[in-house]
Amino acid sequence: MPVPFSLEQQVAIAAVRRACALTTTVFNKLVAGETLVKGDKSPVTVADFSAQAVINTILSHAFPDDPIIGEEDSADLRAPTKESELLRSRVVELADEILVQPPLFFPRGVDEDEVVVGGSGERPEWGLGRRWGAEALLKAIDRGNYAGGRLGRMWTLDPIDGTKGFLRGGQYAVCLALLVDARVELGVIGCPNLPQITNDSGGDNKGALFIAVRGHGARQLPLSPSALSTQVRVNMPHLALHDLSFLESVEKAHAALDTNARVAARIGVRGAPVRMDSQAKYAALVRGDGGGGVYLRLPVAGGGKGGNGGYQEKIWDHAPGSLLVEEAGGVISDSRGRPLDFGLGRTLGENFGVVAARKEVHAQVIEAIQAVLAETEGEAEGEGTAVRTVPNFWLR
Ligand SMILES: Nc1ncnc2c1ncn2[C@@H]1O[C@H](COP(=O)(O)O)[C@@H](OP(=O)(O)O)[C@H]1O
Ligand SMILES: [Mg+2]
Ligand SMILES: [Mg+2]
Ligand SMILES: [Mg+2]
Repeated sequence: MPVPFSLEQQVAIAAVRRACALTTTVFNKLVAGETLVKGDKSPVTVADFSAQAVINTILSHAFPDDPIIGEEDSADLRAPTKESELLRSRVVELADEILVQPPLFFPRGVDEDEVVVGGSGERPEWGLGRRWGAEALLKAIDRGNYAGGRLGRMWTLDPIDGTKGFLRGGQYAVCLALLVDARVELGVIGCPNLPQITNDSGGDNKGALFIAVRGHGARQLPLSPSALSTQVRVNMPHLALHDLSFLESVEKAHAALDTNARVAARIGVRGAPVRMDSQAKYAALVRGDGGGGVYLRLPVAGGGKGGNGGYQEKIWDHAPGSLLVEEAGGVISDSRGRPLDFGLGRTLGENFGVVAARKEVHAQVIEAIQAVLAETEGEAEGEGTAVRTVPNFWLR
Protein backbone atom coordinates (compact mmCIF):
# COMPACT_ATOMS: atom_id res chain seq x y z
CA MET A 1 0.00 0.00 0.00
CA PRO A 2 1.51 3.36 -0.93
CA VAL A 3 2.16 5.63 2.03
CA PRO A 4 -0.21 8.61 1.95
CA PHE A 5 0.99 12.19 2.21
CA SER A 6 4.38 11.29 0.80
CA LEU A 7 5.00 14.79 -0.61
CA GLU A 8 3.86 16.29 2.71
CA GLN A 9 6.29 14.01 4.52
CA GLN A 10 9.19 15.08 2.33
CA VAL A 11 8.36 18.76 2.76
CA ALA A 12 7.81 18.49 6.51
CA ILE A 13 11.04 16.57 7.06
CA ALA A 14 13.00 19.08 4.99
CA ALA A 15 11.41 22.03 6.80
CA VAL A 16 12.00 20.60 10.28
CA ARG A 17 15.60 19.65 9.43
CA ARG A 18 16.38 23.14 8.17
CA ALA A 19 14.78 24.72 11.23
CA CYS A 20 16.81 22.44 13.51
CA ALA A 21 20.00 23.46 11.70
CA LEU A 22 19.01 27.05 12.48
CA THR A 23 18.22 26.51 16.16
CA THR A 24 21.48 24.59 16.61
CA THR A 25 23.40 27.49 15.09
CA VAL A 26 21.63 29.98 17.33
CA PHE A 27 22.39 27.88 20.40
CA ASN A 28 26.07 27.50 19.53
CA LYS A 29 26.53 31.15 18.63
CA LEU A 30 24.36 32.89 21.19
CA VAL A 31 23.63 30.63 24.14
CA ALA A 32 26.83 28.59 24.46
CA GLY A 33 28.89 31.51 23.10
CA GLU A 34 28.36 33.32 26.40
CA THR A 35 27.11 36.46 24.76
CA LEU A 36 24.14 35.87 26.98
CA VAL A 37 23.52 37.63 30.25
CA LYS A 38 21.67 35.54 32.79
CA GLY A 39 17.94 35.67 32.26
CA ASP A 40 18.29 37.04 28.74
CA LYS A 41 15.63 35.35 26.65
CA SER A 42 16.65 36.92 23.34
CA PRO A 43 18.35 33.89 21.73
CA VAL A 44 15.24 31.82 22.11
CA THR A 45 13.15 34.67 20.77
CA VAL A 46 15.41 35.02 17.76
CA ALA A 47 15.41 31.26 17.18
CA ASP A 48 11.61 30.94 17.62
CA PHE A 49 10.85 33.62 15.06
CA SER A 50 13.44 32.60 12.51
CA ALA A 51 12.57 28.89 12.73
CA GLN A 52 8.90 29.76 12.15
CA ALA A 53 9.93 31.97 9.21
CA VAL A 54 11.89 29.11 7.64
CA ILE A 55 9.21 26.46 8.06
CA ASN A 56 6.33 28.70 7.00
CA THR A 57 8.25 29.87 3.93
CA ILE A 58 8.78 26.27 2.88
CA LEU A 59 5.19 25.22 3.64
CA SER A 60 3.61 28.15 1.90
CA HIS A 61 5.61 27.52 -1.26
CA ALA A 62 5.01 23.78 -1.28
CA PHE A 63 1.34 24.02 -0.26
CA PRO A 64 0.16 27.58 -0.95
CA ASP A 65 -3.45 26.84 0.01
CA ASP A 66 -2.78 25.27 3.40
CA PRO A 67 -3.35 27.47 6.45
CA ILE A 68 -0.89 27.27 9.36
CA ILE A 69 -1.46 27.49 13.09
CA GLY A 70 1.92 28.57 14.40
CA GLU A 71 2.88 29.61 17.91
CA GLU A 72 4.59 32.90 16.99
CA ASP A 73 3.55 36.07 15.18
CA SER A 74 5.56 38.99 13.88
CA ALA A 75 4.10 41.80 16.04
CA ASP A 76 7.27 42.08 18.17
CA LEU A 77 9.37 42.33 15.02
CA ARG A 78 7.37 45.16 13.53
CA ALA A 79 7.39 47.63 16.41
CA PRO A 80 9.05 50.95 15.54
CA THR A 81 11.77 50.61 18.20
CA LYS A 82 15.53 50.07 18.04
CA GLU A 83 15.20 46.72 19.85
CA SER A 84 12.56 45.47 17.50
CA GLU A 85 14.65 46.56 14.51
CA LEU A 86 17.67 44.69 15.84
CA LEU A 87 15.62 41.59 16.54
CA ARG A 88 14.09 41.78 13.07
CA SER A 89 17.42 42.05 11.31
CA ARG A 90 18.84 39.08 13.22
CA VAL A 91 15.76 36.98 12.46
CA VAL A 92 15.88 37.87 8.76
CA GLU A 93 19.60 37.16 8.52
CA LEU A 94 19.31 33.78 10.26
CA ALA A 95 16.26 32.62 8.31
CA ASP A 96 17.70 33.70 4.96
CA GLU A 97 21.02 32.04 5.78
CA ILE A 98 19.18 28.73 6.07
CA LEU A 99 16.75 29.22 3.17
CA VAL A 100 19.47 30.30 0.72
CA GLN A 101 21.22 26.93 0.99
CA PRO A 102 20.66 25.00 -2.23
CA PRO A 103 18.11 22.19 -2.19
CA LEU A 104 19.61 18.88 -1.13
CA PHE A 105 19.09 15.98 -3.35
CA PHE A 106 19.71 12.37 -2.45
CA PRO A 107 18.48 9.57 -4.62
CA ARG A 108 15.47 8.10 -2.95
CA GLY A 109 14.98 4.42 -2.40
CA VAL A 110 12.08 2.53 -0.93
CA ASP A 111 12.45 -0.12 1.77
CA GLU A 112 10.42 -3.30 2.17
CA ASP A 113 7.61 -1.37 3.89
CA GLU A 114 7.58 0.99 0.91
CA VAL A 115 8.89 3.71 3.13
CA VAL A 116 11.06 6.33 1.56
CA VAL A 117 14.66 6.00 2.65
CA GLY A 118 17.59 8.20 1.88
CA GLY A 119 17.39 11.79 0.89
CA SER A 120 15.10 14.53 1.84
CA GLY A 121 14.71 15.19 -1.86
CA GLU A 122 14.30 18.95 -1.48
CA ARG A 123 13.02 21.02 -4.38
CA PRO A 124 13.87 24.62 -5.30
CA GLU A 125 10.18 25.47 -5.70
CA TRP A 126 9.74 25.05 -1.94
CA GLY A 127 11.30 28.50 -1.58
CA LEU A 128 14.83 27.12 -1.24
CA GLY A 129 18.10 28.38 -2.69
CA ARG A 130 17.34 32.08 -2.37
CA ARG A 131 17.03 34.87 0.16
CA TRP A 132 13.61 36.34 0.88
CA GLY A 133 14.23 39.54 2.82
CA ALA A 134 12.37 41.13 5.72
CA GLU A 135 8.90 41.74 4.29
CA ALA A 136 8.46 38.23 2.87
CA LEU A 137 9.80 36.58 6.01
CA LEU A 138 7.61 38.59 8.38
CA LYS A 139 4.66 37.72 6.17
CA ALA A 140 5.69 34.07 6.33
CA ILE A 141 5.76 34.20 10.13
CA ASP A 142 2.23 35.61 10.11
CA ARG A 143 0.98 32.79 7.89
CA GLY A 144 0.90 31.08 11.29
CA ASN A 145 -2.04 33.19 12.45
CA TYR A 146 -4.75 30.76 11.38
CA ALA A 147 -7.42 30.22 13.99
CA GLY A 148 -7.79 26.48 13.36
CA GLY A 149 -11.08 24.62 13.51
CA ARG A 150 -12.93 21.43 12.80
CA LEU A 151 -12.83 21.34 9.01
CA GLY A 152 -10.20 21.33 6.32
CA ARG A 153 -6.54 20.77 5.94
CA MET A 154 -4.10 22.77 8.07
CA TRP A 155 -0.61 22.61 9.58
CA THR A 156 0.31 23.33 13.16
CA LEU A 157 3.79 24.44 14.10
CA ASP A 158 5.82 24.92 17.25
CA PRO A 159 9.13 26.31 15.96
CA ILE A 160 10.82 25.65 19.31
CA ASP A 161 8.92 23.57 21.81
CA GLY A 162 10.61 23.59 25.19
CA THR A 163 12.08 27.08 25.04
CA LYS A 164 13.31 26.60 28.62
CA GLY A 165 15.06 23.40 27.61
CA PHE A 166 16.63 25.15 24.64
CA LEU A 167 18.18 27.77 26.91
CA ARG A 168 19.36 25.11 29.36
CA GLY A 169 21.09 23.19 26.57
CA GLY A 170 18.59 20.43 27.34
CA GLN A 171 15.82 18.90 25.32
CA TYR A 172 13.74 20.92 22.92
CA ALA A 173 11.93 20.04 19.71
CA VAL A 174 10.86 21.53 16.41
CA CYS A 175 7.33 20.25 15.93
CA LEU A 176 5.12 20.16 12.85
CA ALA A 177 1.86 18.35 12.17
CA LEU A 178 -0.69 18.15 9.38
CA LEU A 179 -4.34 18.08 10.42
CA VAL A 180 -7.22 17.10 8.16
CA ASP A 181 -10.69 17.68 9.56
CA ALA A 182 -9.27 17.96 13.08
CA ARG A 183 -7.42 14.66 12.85
CA VAL A 184 -3.62 14.56 12.94
CA GLU A 185 -2.52 12.74 9.79
CA LEU A 186 1.21 13.46 9.84
CA GLY A 187 3.57 14.48 12.60
CA VAL A 188 7.26 15.36 12.44
CA ILE A 189 9.36 16.12 15.51
CA GLY A 190 13.01 17.16 15.30
CA CYS A 191 15.02 16.70 18.50
CA PRO A 192 18.51 18.17 18.04
CA ASN A 193 19.69 17.16 21.52
CA LEU A 194 18.15 13.72 21.76
CA PRO A 195 20.52 10.79 21.15
CA GLN A 196 19.54 8.61 18.20
CA ILE A 197 20.20 5.54 20.24
CA THR A 198 18.45 5.20 23.57
CA ASN A 199 20.65 5.58 26.62
CA ASP A 200 23.55 6.88 24.62
CA SER A 201 25.05 10.04 26.01
CA GLY A 202 25.14 11.99 22.77
CA GLY A 203 28.25 12.95 20.85
CA ASP A 204 27.90 12.11 17.17
CA ASN A 205 24.79 10.23 18.02
CA LYS A 206 22.86 13.39 18.90
CA GLY A 207 19.96 14.56 16.76
CA ALA A 208 16.92 12.42 16.07
CA LEU A 209 13.90 13.04 13.89
CA PHE A 210 10.56 11.30 14.41
CA ILE A 211 7.84 10.91 11.87
CA ALA A 212 4.39 9.40 12.18
CA VAL A 213 1.82 8.91 9.43
CA ARG A 214 -1.67 7.84 10.42
CA GLY A 215 -2.12 4.17 9.71
CA HIS A 216 1.50 3.76 8.64
CA GLY A 217 3.45 3.66 11.85
CA ALA A 218 6.06 5.72 13.63
CA ARG A 219 9.64 6.01 12.50
CA GLN A 220 12.90 7.55 13.55
CA LEU A 221 15.68 8.81 11.32
CA PRO A 222 18.83 10.82 11.89
CA LEU A 223 18.23 14.53 12.10
CA SER A 224 21.11 15.31 9.72
CA PRO A 225 20.19 14.52 6.16
CA SER A 226 22.33 11.98 4.36
CA ALA A 227 21.96 9.46 1.58
CA LEU A 228 21.99 6.70 4.16
CA SER A 229 19.40 8.05 6.54
CA THR A 230 17.27 4.97 6.75
CA GLN A 231 14.07 5.19 8.72
CA VAL A 232 13.66 2.69 11.52
CA ARG A 233 10.31 1.70 12.89
CA VAL A 234 9.49 2.68 16.48
CA ASN A 235 7.20 0.51 18.59
CA MET A 236 6.50 1.21 22.23
CA PRO A 237 7.95 -1.54 24.37
CA HIS A 238 5.77 -3.45 26.84
CA LEU A 239 6.91 -2.51 30.30
CA ALA A 240 5.63 -3.88 33.56
CA LEU A 241 4.28 -1.22 35.91
CA HIS A 242 7.07 -1.59 38.43
CA ASP A 243 9.69 -1.27 35.68
CA LEU A 244 8.54 1.99 34.28
CA SER A 245 8.97 5.65 35.07
CA PHE A 246 6.78 8.64 34.46
CA LEU A 247 7.93 11.16 31.91
CA GLU A 248 7.09 14.69 32.95
CA SER A 249 7.93 18.38 32.46
CA VAL A 250 10.95 19.97 34.05
CA GLU A 251 8.91 23.11 34.67
CA LYS A 252 6.74 22.91 37.78
CA ALA A 253 4.49 25.58 36.33
CA HIS A 254 3.58 23.35 33.37
CA ALA A 255 2.39 20.23 35.18
CA ALA A 256 1.34 19.12 38.68
CA LEU A 257 4.45 17.07 39.47
CA ASP A 258 3.35 16.38 43.05
CA THR A 259 0.14 14.79 41.79
CA ASN A 260 2.18 12.72 39.33
CA ALA A 261 4.18 11.32 42.27
CA ARG A 262 1.01 10.30 44.06
CA VAL A 263 -0.39 8.65 40.94
CA ALA A 264 2.91 6.78 40.45
CA ALA A 265 2.90 5.57 44.06
CA ARG A 266 -0.69 4.44 43.81
CA ILE A 267 -0.11 2.14 40.85
CA GLY A 268 3.23 0.85 42.10
CA VAL A 269 5.60 2.68 39.77
CA ARG A 270 8.98 2.60 41.48
CA GLY A 271 11.23 4.36 39.01
CA ALA A 272 12.06 8.01 39.66
CA PRO A 273 10.33 10.35 37.20
CA VAL A 274 12.21 11.27 34.07
CA ARG A 275 12.00 15.03 33.56
CA MET A 276 12.48 16.49 30.17
CA ASP A 277 11.36 19.61 28.34
CA SER A 278 9.26 19.58 25.17
CA GLN A 279 7.72 16.94 22.93
CA ALA A 280 11.02 15.08 23.16
CA LYS A 281 9.03 13.39 25.97
CA TYR A 282 6.80 11.77 23.35
CA ALA A 283 9.88 10.57 21.51
CA ALA A 284 11.37 9.16 24.70
CA LEU A 285 8.03 7.56 25.51
CA VAL A 286 7.68 5.69 22.24
CA ARG A 287 11.25 4.38 22.50
CA GLY A 288 10.85 3.43 26.16
CA ASP A 289 13.87 5.57 27.09
CA GLY A 290 14.93 5.25 30.72
CA GLY A 291 11.94 3.05 31.49
CA GLY A 292 9.65 5.92 30.52
CA GLY A 293 6.33 4.20 29.99
CA VAL A 294 3.88 6.98 30.82
CA TYR A 295 3.79 10.66 29.87
CA LEU A 296 1.69 12.46 32.43
CA ARG A 297 0.80 16.14 32.30
CA LEU A 298 -1.81 17.29 34.79
CA PRO A 299 -2.86 20.92 35.14
CA VAL A 300 -1.40 22.66 38.17
CA ALA A 301 -3.61 24.08 40.90
CA GLY A 302 -5.58 27.27 40.84
CA GLY A 303 -7.22 29.36 38.21
CA GLY A 304 -10.74 28.11 38.69
CA LYS A 305 -12.32 26.28 35.80
CA GLY A 306 -9.71 24.02 34.23
CA GLY A 307 -7.12 24.81 36.87
CA ASN A 308 -3.67 25.91 35.79
CA GLY A 309 -4.43 29.60 36.06
CA GLY A 310 -6.93 29.07 33.28
CA TYR A 311 -4.14 27.81 31.00
CA GLN A 312 -5.31 25.90 27.96
CA GLU A 313 -2.98 23.46 26.24
CA LYS A 314 -1.99 24.52 22.73
CA ILE A 315 -2.54 22.18 19.79
CA TRP A 316 1.06 22.61 18.56
CA ASP A 317 2.35 21.30 21.88
CA HIS A 318 0.68 17.91 21.35
CA ALA A 319 -0.44 17.33 17.74
CA PRO A 320 2.64 15.57 16.33
CA GLY A 321 3.44 13.85 19.65
CA SER A 322 -0.07 12.43 19.90
CA LEU A 323 0.16 10.76 16.50
CA LEU A 324 3.64 9.47 17.31
CA VAL A 325 2.21 7.75 20.38
CA GLU A 326 -0.77 6.27 18.55
CA GLU A 327 1.32 5.01 15.66
CA ALA A 328 3.89 3.47 18.00
CA GLY A 329 1.14 1.43 19.66
CA GLY A 330 0.14 3.69 22.51
CA VAL A 331 -2.95 5.54 23.65
CA ILE A 332 -3.29 9.25 24.37
CA SER A 333 -6.13 11.09 26.06
CA ASP A 334 -6.81 13.77 28.59
CA SER A 335 -6.72 12.83 32.25
CA ARG A 336 -10.38 11.77 32.17
CA GLY A 337 -9.69 9.38 29.33
CA ARG A 338 -11.27 11.57 26.66
CA PRO A 339 -9.58 11.96 23.29
CA LEU A 340 -7.66 15.19 22.66
CA ASP A 341 -9.74 17.43 20.39
CA PHE A 342 -7.65 19.23 17.78
CA GLY A 343 -10.72 20.81 16.18
CA LEU A 344 -11.45 23.49 18.78
CA GLY A 345 -9.08 26.11 17.39
CA ARG A 346 -5.59 26.98 18.60
CA THR A 347 -6.07 25.28 21.97
CA LEU A 348 -7.29 21.94 23.26
CA GLY A 349 -9.96 23.77 25.26
CA GLU A 350 -10.66 22.62 28.78
CA ASN A 351 -9.11 19.24 28.29
CA PHE A 352 -7.48 18.76 31.72
CA GLY A 353 -4.07 17.49 30.93
CA VAL A 354 -2.59 14.76 28.83
CA VAL A 355 -1.90 11.08 29.55
CA ALA A 356 -0.03 8.87 27.11
CA ALA A 357 0.99 5.25 27.60
CA ARG A 358 0.47 1.73 26.32
CA LYS A 359 -3.16 0.68 26.43
CA GLU A 360 -3.12 -1.51 29.56
CA VAL A 361 -1.07 0.96 31.54
CA HIS A 362 -3.07 3.91 30.24
CA ALA A 363 -6.33 2.61 31.72
CA GLN A 364 -4.68 2.06 35.11
CA VAL A 365 -3.16 5.52 35.10
CA ILE A 366 -6.50 7.16 34.33
CA GLU A 367 -8.11 5.25 37.17
CA ALA A 368 -5.32 6.16 39.57
CA ILE A 369 -5.55 9.85 38.61
CA GLN A 370 -9.24 9.92 39.42
CA ALA A 371 -8.60 8.22 42.76
CA VAL A 372 -5.76 10.56 43.70
CA LEU A 373 -7.81 13.59 42.74
CA ALA A 374 -10.75 12.37 44.78
CA GLU A 375 -8.38 11.98 47.73
CA THR A 376 -6.95 15.44 47.21
CA GLU A 377 -10.43 16.80 47.07
CA GLY A 378 -11.26 15.09 50.37
CA GLU A 379 -8.14 16.50 52.02
CA ALA A 380 -8.93 19.95 50.73
CA GLU A 381 -12.39 19.78 52.24
CA GLY A 382 -11.07 18.36 55.51
CA GLU A 383 -8.35 20.92 56.02
CA GLY A 384 -10.21 23.83 54.59
CA THR A 385 -7.01 25.54 53.50
CA ALA A 386 -5.23 22.99 51.34
CA VAL A 387 -4.64 23.84 47.71
CA ARG A 388 -6.99 22.10 45.34
CA THR A 389 -5.39 20.41 42.42
CA VAL A 390 -8.56 20.55 40.38
CA PRO A 391 -12.01 22.02 40.71
CA ASN A 392 -14.87 19.78 41.93
CA PHE A 393 -16.56 19.37 38.61
CA TRP A 394 -13.50 17.61 37.19
CA LEU A 395 -14.46 14.54 39.15
CA ARG A 396 -17.98 14.27 37.83
N1 LIG B 1 0.92 26.88 32.67
C1 LIG B 1 1.20 26.02 31.72
N2 LIG B 1 0.72 24.74 31.77
C2 LIG B 1 1.00 23.86 30.82
N3 LIG B 1 1.79 24.13 29.74
C3 LIG B 1 2.29 25.36 29.63
C4 LIG B 1 2.04 26.37 30.61
N4 LIG B 1 2.69 27.49 30.23
C5 LIG B 1 3.31 27.20 29.07
N5 LIG B 1 3.09 25.92 28.71
C6 LIG B 1 3.52 25.21 27.50
O1 LIG B 1 4.45 24.20 27.88
C7 LIG B 1 5.29 24.02 26.76
C8 LIG B 1 6.53 23.29 27.17
O2 LIG B 1 6.15 22.05 27.69
P1 LIG B 1 7.12 21.17 28.60
O3 LIG B 1 6.95 21.63 30.00
O4 LIG B 1 6.56 19.82 28.35
O5 LIG B 1 8.49 21.37 28.07
C9 LIG B 1 5.52 25.41 26.27
O6 LIG B 1 5.88 25.35 24.93
P2 LIG B 1 6.99 26.41 24.35
O7 LIG B 1 8.27 26.11 25.01
O8 LIG B 1 6.94 26.08 22.90
O9 LIG B 1 6.48 27.78 24.63
C10 LIG B 1 4.19 26.10 26.49
O10 LIG B 1 3.38 26.14 25.34
MG1 LIG C 1 5.55 24.44 22.83
MG1 LIG D 1 7.44 27.14 21.23
MG1 LIG E 1 6.12 29.56 23.93
